Amino acid sequence: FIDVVVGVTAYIYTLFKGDNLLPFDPARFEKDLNENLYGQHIVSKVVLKAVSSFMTDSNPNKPLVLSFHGTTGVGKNHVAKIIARNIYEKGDQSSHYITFISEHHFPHKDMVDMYSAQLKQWISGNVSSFPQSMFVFDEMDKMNPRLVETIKAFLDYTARVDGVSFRKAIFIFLSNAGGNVIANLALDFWREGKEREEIQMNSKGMETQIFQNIFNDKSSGFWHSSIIDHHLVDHFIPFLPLELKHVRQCVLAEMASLSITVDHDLAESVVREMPFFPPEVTIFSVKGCKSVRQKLLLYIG
Ligand SMILES: Nc1ncnc2c1ncn2[C@@H]1O[C@H](COP(=O)(O)OP(=O)(O)OP(=O)(O)O)[C@@H](O)[C@H]1O
Repeated sequence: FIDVVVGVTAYIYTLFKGDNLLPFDPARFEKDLNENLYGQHIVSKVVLKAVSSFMTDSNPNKPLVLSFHGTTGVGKNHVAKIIARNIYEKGDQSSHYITFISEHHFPHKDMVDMYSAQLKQWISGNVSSFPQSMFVFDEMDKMNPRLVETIKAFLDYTARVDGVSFRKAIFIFLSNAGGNVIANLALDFWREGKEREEIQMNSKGMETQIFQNIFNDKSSGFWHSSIIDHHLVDHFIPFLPLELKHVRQCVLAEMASLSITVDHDLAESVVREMPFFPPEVTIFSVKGCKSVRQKLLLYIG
């Protein structure tokens, strides 16, 4: 009954608030990624292809399931929002774009049964009223294995739970798992004098390395689950560590979004405040573009 109430409420909300799908335009999506995502050529390519083919398929056989991996501040949440603004009229403000953060939404181990029931109801209710709902699970590696199993029920090819079909839904998992493997690989390429753009999904067995790294992490709930065994994730997507020039682009983008006149000297000062690694050569940003906005605000405040 609660599912129906959630469903009907969401449907009425959609009708009145104009919270609907945008007509999907692969060219617009590509342009958005090219202009607003810095230094992530693998991500751009895989996400563009995966989301475009899914959104233009009138009858997908399973939900789209993507798993984003990388160290902090390299654009995982940012890409989820870019996807949302190309799918929904209201972008990441849409009621169909639903984010869960493990340690925020499911903090207590002894309440896992209740969380599991709520999560199930929440996903079913939303998808039954709006099949193209998008669910983003942040800190997926910190998720309780029981909750991962709950999510798993929705990802399968059978794609029907309690009479609701989930084939048009999108699930995105975000985690830092595998981030160090990816960062070390980028560092190896740099040390060998190779171009960043030469790094590909299969470079030095990257996908396998990420996979092993997250699979061997005994503390990670996600990777003990059968999501991996059942091949329910369509793509594991590596986010590379960002270089100084990418952080500079982030600062300039923040200036534009704050409507500040572009000031390259100021941008340089902000970039130089950020920590880089390895310490002797300062090539990659430790925190990606995270807290760039706050640093900029300190300068102009
Ligand atoms: N590759 C990028 N291109 C453009 N902007 C970026 C990129 N990476 C990060 N940013 C900017 O930095 C902010 C923080 O990044 P984001 O929240 O996406 O990081 P994250 O990878 O999800 O980090 P965490 O693992 O800590 O959650 C974004 O809102 C965006 O403005």
